Amino acid sequence: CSDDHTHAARDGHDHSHAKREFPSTKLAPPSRPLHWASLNIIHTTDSHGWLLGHQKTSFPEPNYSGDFGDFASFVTHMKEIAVEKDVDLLLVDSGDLHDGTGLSDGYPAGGVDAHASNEFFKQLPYDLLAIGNHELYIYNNTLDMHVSCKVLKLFCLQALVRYNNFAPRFNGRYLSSNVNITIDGVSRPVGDRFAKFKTRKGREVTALGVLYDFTGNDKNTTVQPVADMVKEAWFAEAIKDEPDFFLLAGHMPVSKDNWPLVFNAVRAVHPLTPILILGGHTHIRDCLQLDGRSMSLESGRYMETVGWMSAELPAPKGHGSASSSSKNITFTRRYLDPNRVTYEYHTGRGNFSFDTPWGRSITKGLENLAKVFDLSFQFGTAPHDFTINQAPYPSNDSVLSLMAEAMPVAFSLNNSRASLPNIMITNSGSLRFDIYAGPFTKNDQLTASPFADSFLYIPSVPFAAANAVLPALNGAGADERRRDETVEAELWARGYVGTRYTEWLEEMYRRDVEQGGEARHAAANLSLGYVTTDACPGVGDDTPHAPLAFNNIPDFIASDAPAVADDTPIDLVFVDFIESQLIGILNSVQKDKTYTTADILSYTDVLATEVLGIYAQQAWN
Ligand SMILES: Nc1ccn([C@@H]2O[C@H](COP(=O)(O)O)[C@@H](O)[C@H]2O)c(=O)n1
Repeated sequence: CSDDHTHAARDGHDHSHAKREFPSTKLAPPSRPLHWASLNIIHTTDSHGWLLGHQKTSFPEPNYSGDFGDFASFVTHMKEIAVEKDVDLLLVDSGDLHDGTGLSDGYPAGGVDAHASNEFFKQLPYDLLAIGNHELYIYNNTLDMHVSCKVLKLFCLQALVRYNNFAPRFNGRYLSSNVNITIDGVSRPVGDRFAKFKTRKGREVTALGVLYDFTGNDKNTTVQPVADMVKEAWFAEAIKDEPDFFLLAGHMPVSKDNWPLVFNAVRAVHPLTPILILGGHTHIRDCLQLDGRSMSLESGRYMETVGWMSAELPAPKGHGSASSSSKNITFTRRYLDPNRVTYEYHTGRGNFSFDTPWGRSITKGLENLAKVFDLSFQFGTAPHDFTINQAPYPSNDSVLSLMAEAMPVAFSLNNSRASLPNIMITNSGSLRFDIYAGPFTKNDQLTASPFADSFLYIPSVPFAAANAVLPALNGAGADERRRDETVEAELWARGYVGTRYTEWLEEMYRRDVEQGGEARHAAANLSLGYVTTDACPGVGDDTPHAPLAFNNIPDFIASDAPAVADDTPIDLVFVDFIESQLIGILNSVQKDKTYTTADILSYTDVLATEVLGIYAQQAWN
């Protein structure tokens, strides 16, 4: 029933779901069926707590409206199809489960970030998972992901009750090849370093879970540089025997990063063994092939993409295969929009036959969690959409401008310093999602600004110096040059990854404009969404779209500067996440004083997560 495939509403059997039966918006179905091969992979990455799907009705949001219950039903049906076709199907995740929505970050005081939302992740039959940098910003979050009783022994009982929850569920398949946690003075992998297992069809797999060279991790966690990891004895031992294929999952972008180090280390020992790489971190859809017997796939962010990879691998060793073949392997990849229309199309199901009891129970559980966390609490009504990249900055429609306006309002509450002149600076990367017109809820607040960062200040900074900090941070000095490469590399290592994502958005928009976009979209009836060009052959995006408008944004933003003389002492207020860069920059824009951390004080108890809500209560009611 074709109509059954073009609406994302549910069948309505369970009326308690009615509120969530969004969107009534019509969604275009995928352009063509997936290509199945002897080995197939469903890939998620950078989900950041987006397990209830995207709930707004303006495009592109409906494209991503499937929730994790829908995804669970999809996985169940796809596993059944794999059995019918008698092929392998693996489910892989590349990390960053924390920081992003009310489900992950809206927990009550005393809780652990993403602990509750990860309970749902644990219900999915993942074959392999890798740790992300967002699992490492806060020690307790890392601990919450930690390793099994096999390793912990004495700590185990306490850990089982309090923390020991994530890695053990996946029984050796939650990998942190180069990431350790220190407990009671002992440093040990957060998950496991590597895994060896057999697929349903008997293929032998050697798997790794690698994190890029991240340096913003909390104390008592360590990230070993990838270049050092590949020199480790355990690494050599792990890759020594030839499997049917290597499965390299990791929170590391497939382009312009260190996958070649891992790939080359494996290739040095196994010149022909298939290598399948599932990356993440830059939030983009991307694919490349490091050689003809390998493919690397990255599957976006925020459950806006479910990745698909297929590889026509020979039969498992010992089944008469020619595993030493040097011919290129036939690979395909596809970027799926996670919604019920997509899921039903690829599983051959309709609204009446798609939901599994298990999928429904996950949806119900997520909705209950949203209630427990009071995520629909309304701070006010957003008068119009505020976007990160669709609107210019500064402008009335920019989330960044909104934050710059909201900080002074939110921080003036019960603050004796509020009457003194100030400049307030934050990183634009802390703003993670657009705000849509209509009710502005606790969930919307946390999707827009999910990091519980605090605000600090340095008192009595001469205005001229304080006012020079923002342009210097943004690298737009007198000569208009970008920041030098050292600063850029440091920012990248600390997790400033926004540039790659915005470059990707910019490129798809620019390409489209060059091709005379608008008329084409109208003729093809395209809705807004991602338009991917990558380095792999064949069709990438599962559903064709027209790209969103794009505007460049700075890496750092600030409240309006006060109208005071250059030598007026003012408060230089800034988010704690940028403390080290800010001090460095402040010392570079003036030489009268060398500022140190001793000059820094706490400015307010209001956290970055709370700013927009406080503002909305005052300005949008
Ligand atoms: N406490 C924090 C932690 C991170 N950020 C921002 O997140 C960005 C990294 O996130 P990815 O999902 O891309 O790994 C980083 O650019 C920071 O801007 C933050 O603001 N506060």
